[in-house]
Amino acid sequence: MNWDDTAPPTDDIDAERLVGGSADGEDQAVESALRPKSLDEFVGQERVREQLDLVLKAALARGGTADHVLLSGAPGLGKTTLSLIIAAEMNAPIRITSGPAIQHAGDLAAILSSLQEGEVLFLDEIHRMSRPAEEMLYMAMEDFRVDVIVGKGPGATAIPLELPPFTLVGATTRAGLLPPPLRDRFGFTAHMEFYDPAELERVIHRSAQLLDVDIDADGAAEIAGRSRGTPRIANRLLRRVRDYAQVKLDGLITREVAAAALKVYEVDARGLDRLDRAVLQALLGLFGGGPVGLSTLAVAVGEERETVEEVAEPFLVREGLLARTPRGRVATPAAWAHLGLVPPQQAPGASGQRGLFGA
Ligand SMILES: Nc1ncnc2c1ncn2[C@@H]1O[C@H](COP(=O)(O)OP(=O)(O)OP(=O)(O)O)[C@@H](O)[C@H]1O
Repeated sequence: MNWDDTAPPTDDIDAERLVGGSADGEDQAVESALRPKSLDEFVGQERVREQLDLVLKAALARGGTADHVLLSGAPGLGKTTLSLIIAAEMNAPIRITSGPAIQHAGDLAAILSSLQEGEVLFLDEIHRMSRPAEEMLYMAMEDFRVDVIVGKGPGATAIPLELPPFTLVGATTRAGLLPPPLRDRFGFTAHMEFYDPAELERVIHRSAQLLDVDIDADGAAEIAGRSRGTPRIANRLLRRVRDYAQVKLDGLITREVAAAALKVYEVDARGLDRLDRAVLQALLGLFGGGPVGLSTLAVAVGEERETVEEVAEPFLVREGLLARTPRGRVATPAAWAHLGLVPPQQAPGASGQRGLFGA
């Protein structure tokens, strides 16, 4: 059996997790109700908001369309929300599509040619567009024109098609994968950072109000601390805690209620879930803190290599719990502390013994 053939896409696994950044079905259903509708309502990302505010206000004052905008950052940080806000602030309609939906240049030509003047085109996962579509986009962004190729082979002719001015908002989780000619055609590029706990508390209070949920300041802080810097996760944890409070208690979410509810869902005080903890437990319990190779670690937790590498590790690395070194994965002292374990001491004078953190 080919190991890799059986691996489910890591995006799917991420969306199934309570602390995954990607949107699951329920998120998609409730997210539009929770989205801030203006830059003023958008929590955090101060620098991006301030710069974007200038770009949009200047375009409005000129009576033109705004420059193309590229938003990069991890899933769930608010890229789609910002694109809707850009359209709202510009009083412009918005068309939403994604890179994987545009596999042929013709798909893109059809969308571009039906845009209205000033319309915002939101292209999610722009790094996953096909190459011919990408090349068509270069000209569309720069000259508001595309060449539609009619026919095949030596008889093929390019028919130029004028486009109305529009604003492209591209979103990507992998800015590094964008070819430079595409990146350079954006007039404004914003990198979205993870949110700090105070900002997430504001997101949670705002969402609680919209969902008509009673929560106190400590309850919001408890959820914020477990939300991995991501508003989508904060909103999702809030909904799960709300369910618990409704079923088991009188409804008010306090710190104790939030902690008890998230214990049921196996999201710990730092936002790690079962998969994250399994990786750490294997690393510490079976391999003395490492270094250990990724494949070995994956077998030890009964997961695919890709799942450990792409789903669990980024957060563990970001939290300073795990380090990727040339010799393999290594637990940091914080990992031992988080699991309440004491790192084994290197035996005095034991030459040749592997150092725990020295790789
Ligand atoms: N700054 C913010 N203030 C308040 N809520 C936010 C903010 N950013 C995101 N959210 C909320 O988080 C959820 C996810 O946001 P959004 O869909 O915009 O993320 P995204 O970056 O586009 O994710 P993906 O990369 O998966 O498409 C939405 O419900 C939105 O309301």
